[in-house]
Amino acid sequence: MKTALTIAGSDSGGGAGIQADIKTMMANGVYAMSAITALTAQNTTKVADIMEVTPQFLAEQLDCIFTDIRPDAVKTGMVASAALIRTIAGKLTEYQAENIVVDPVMVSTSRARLISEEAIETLKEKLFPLATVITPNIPEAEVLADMEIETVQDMEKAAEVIGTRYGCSVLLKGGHQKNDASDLLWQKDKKPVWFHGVRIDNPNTHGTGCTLSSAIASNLAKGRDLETSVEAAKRYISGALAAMLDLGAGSGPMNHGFAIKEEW
Ligand SMILES: Nc1ncnc2c1ncn2[C@@H]1O[C@H](COP(=O)(O)OP(=O)(O)OP(=O)(O)O)[C@@H](O)[C@H]1O
Ligand SMILES: Cc1ncc(COP(=O)(O)O)c(N)n1
Repeated sequence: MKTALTIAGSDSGGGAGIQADIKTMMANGVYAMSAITALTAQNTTKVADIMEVTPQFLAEQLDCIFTDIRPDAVKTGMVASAALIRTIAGKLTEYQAENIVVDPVMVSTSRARLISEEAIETLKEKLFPLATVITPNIPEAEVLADMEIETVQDMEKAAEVIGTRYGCSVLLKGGHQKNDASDLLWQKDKKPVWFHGVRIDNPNTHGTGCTLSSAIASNLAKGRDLETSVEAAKRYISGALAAMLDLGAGSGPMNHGFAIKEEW
């Protein structure tokens, strides 16, 4: 069985972070492992508190994982501080990790800030160069490309600026667009590819970013190329959104197990 690792924060509400990642990896047929960067006290309406692990404890988790069950792919999500990002970059380099998907998580759907200013700089400098692909949403891409994004042409320009500036492939996610949910893949020396998604009329989108990046990592772990992995991940997230789960008072989680049978 192929294996995947998520390096991210725990969401006590179960919709995003480590919990979304593990559910996604399992539903995509790979064995899931986790290295936790922070605990969040969180539900669909708020992030009430955050407790970070120490860089040393994160390093110990990564050592335990890589010296026993080697991940075929790695996804990183919420990493709030520069010291933790440096630890991750150091360990991924030390163990020559492959198929790395970096989701540059900055702000939650419930509008809580999940990364420090200093850490954004460290992400750019240390983690992006190791990434097979990074997966910013539109607000994150605006920060990374220093430009406003309103049109499809703006998305194409921003993806090129980010990819060229940081030396990695970029999947610019269009979930924040009004009319559709189309994502753009930019890869060096290749024609940009659009993944067209029909907007599903579901306000419950907590954890969509975490889920998409984990689904991409799961497919890379299975040996698929990046384009095929994004295509499969899009199919998976569309299914999870279309299942129309409706839990909690805020923007709720998706049904990650929509394709799993309920009775045994
Ligand atoms: N209503 C929707 N219908 C269909 N696909 C969607 C919808 N909302 C988001 N998506 C898709 O979900 C994926 C995640 O995109 P999005 O832009 O929402 O990321 P994000 O903002 O990082 O997510 P998060 O909610 O975790 O912060 C993308 O593939 C996007 O196209
Ligand atoms: C631990 C953790 N990681 C990531 C997110 C972002 O997900 P979303 O933007 O859907 O709230 C989150 N809310 N919590």
